[in-house]
Amino acid sequence: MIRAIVTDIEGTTSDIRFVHDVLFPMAHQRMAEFVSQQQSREPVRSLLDDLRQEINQPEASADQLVATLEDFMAQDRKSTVLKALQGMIWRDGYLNGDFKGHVYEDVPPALMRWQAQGIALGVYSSGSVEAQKLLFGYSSAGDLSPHFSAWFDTHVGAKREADAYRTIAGQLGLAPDEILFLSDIHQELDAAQEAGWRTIQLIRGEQDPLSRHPQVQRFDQISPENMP
Ligand SMILES: CSCCC(=O)C(=O)COP(=O)(O)O
Ligand SMILES: [Mg+2]
Repeated sequence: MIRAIVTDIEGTTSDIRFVHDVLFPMAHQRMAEFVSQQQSREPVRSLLDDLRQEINQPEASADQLVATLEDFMAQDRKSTVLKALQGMIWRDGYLNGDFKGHVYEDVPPALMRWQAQGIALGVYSSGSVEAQKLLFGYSSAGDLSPHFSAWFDTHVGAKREADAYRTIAGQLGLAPDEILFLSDIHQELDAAQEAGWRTIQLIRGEQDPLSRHPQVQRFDQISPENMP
């Protein structure tokens, strides 16, 4: 029996184009100024120290760190420090009303239905927990954040590593086969399956012939109560 559904964001609840055409360019545009203004203030000061450790350059200047962050953004590297800084930068955009978090129209009714069935809902994204809460809190469908009771980012590990899903299951206090993971990326679903989770792949765009997971196009095609 499914007791929790954990969902990815980009390509699953939300259009990849929102992340790549709105969020990422804003972070790219503002990163240098943001780091320069915030480098001596917490939590940015500690994050920059974490980045120095990550790249093994304890003496790196703020300018060198910005160059590293630019490289990470160009590679779409899921660095925990980069993701935390991006989340802080996006905050302004959401609070100023510059954009709303994109959510496919089939998502909110499904979240409500599953919640009414007593299923706990969680998010697992490479985006920081702050960025996740902003996207759902300031979404195109209003504040969806109250539907979720658990939020996970790369602090639990990378999304293509089975150990991350074992950690999440431990934190949820559930057996792995009681948790359903929704994602558009079959390598993430492979990792969740390796940890014993149930999986469903969202195909919002192109087909994925290499996938061996059940596939749906929309959240309203998912019936956790009927999972075999
Ligand atoms: C929380 S919205 C921003 C998503 C993000 O930064 C990202 O890298 C996409 O990660 P996901 O794991 O949701 O594919
Ligand atoms: Mg995704």
